[in-house]
Amino acid sequence: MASVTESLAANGNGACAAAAPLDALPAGRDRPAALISPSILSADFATLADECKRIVDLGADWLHIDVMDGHFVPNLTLGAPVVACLRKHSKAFFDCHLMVSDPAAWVQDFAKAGADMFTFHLEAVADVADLSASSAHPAVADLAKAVRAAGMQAGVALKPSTPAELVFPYIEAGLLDLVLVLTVNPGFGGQKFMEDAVSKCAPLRAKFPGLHIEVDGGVGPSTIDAVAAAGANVIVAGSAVFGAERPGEVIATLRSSVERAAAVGAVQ
Ligand SMILES: O=C(CO)[C@@H](O)[C@H](O)COP(=O)(O)O
Ligand SMILES: [Co+2]
Repeated sequence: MASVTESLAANGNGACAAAAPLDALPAGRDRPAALISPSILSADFATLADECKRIVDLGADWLHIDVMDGHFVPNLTLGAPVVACLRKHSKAFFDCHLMVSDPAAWVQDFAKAGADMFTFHLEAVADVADLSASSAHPAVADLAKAVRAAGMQAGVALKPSTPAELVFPYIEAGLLDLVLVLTVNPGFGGQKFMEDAVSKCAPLRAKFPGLHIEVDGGVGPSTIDAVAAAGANVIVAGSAVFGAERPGEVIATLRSSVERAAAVGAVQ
């Protein structure tokens, strides 16, 4: 297989590179390439740099880094200093998922630390009751712009209970590179996949063919086909990858399911 650097270059997703414009995808492809982003939350934190290298060598495209502040979610993980340390040991694409109450406060620190994707929760920036499918909330739009201005790609994450339509205005305005659809309530690895939540990928894929749609939570060989059929192309898997006897085989299984669904063009 291609080296990570080659894969990232081929996918237009090298460190701090701007995402391909949504209208500039190669003809004949209706969605971006499959990208497998193992969550290092399930890795051995005592040997994190080695774990990152091992999983990239086994075929991971991105590394998913779950940042939890003990406030937005009832768990505490790691912050920008750890990302900066990992950056010294890895050229991989750092896909940072900020489960924090005040994501705007961390933009500069994560940019300096070497984060590539900065995905913040819509629910952390505005009250969901104040959001609409037809107009952008200034705080969300401003944060997405600040993330890009800091040199990172911008993503928005949705809890299982948050409707997909609330993110449409920011995609339509060209402010987002990725939407993360959570299929567990945020806070912990190893939870059960919520099948109902994955259905929100279909309207996103139908309306935005070139968007990175990431699914996160309870994804593994037994749930990937539903995720792929719904139209996701970026797959997060923590316990299924790091807990496996042969993580490389799990990564390959996840990728082939997404590629099969993309070839069929199915969105369910
Ligand atoms: O963001 C989260 C949970 O809040 C995820 O990234 C999980 O860490 C994924 O772990 P698994 O469900 O795949 O074990
Ligand atoms: Co995550």
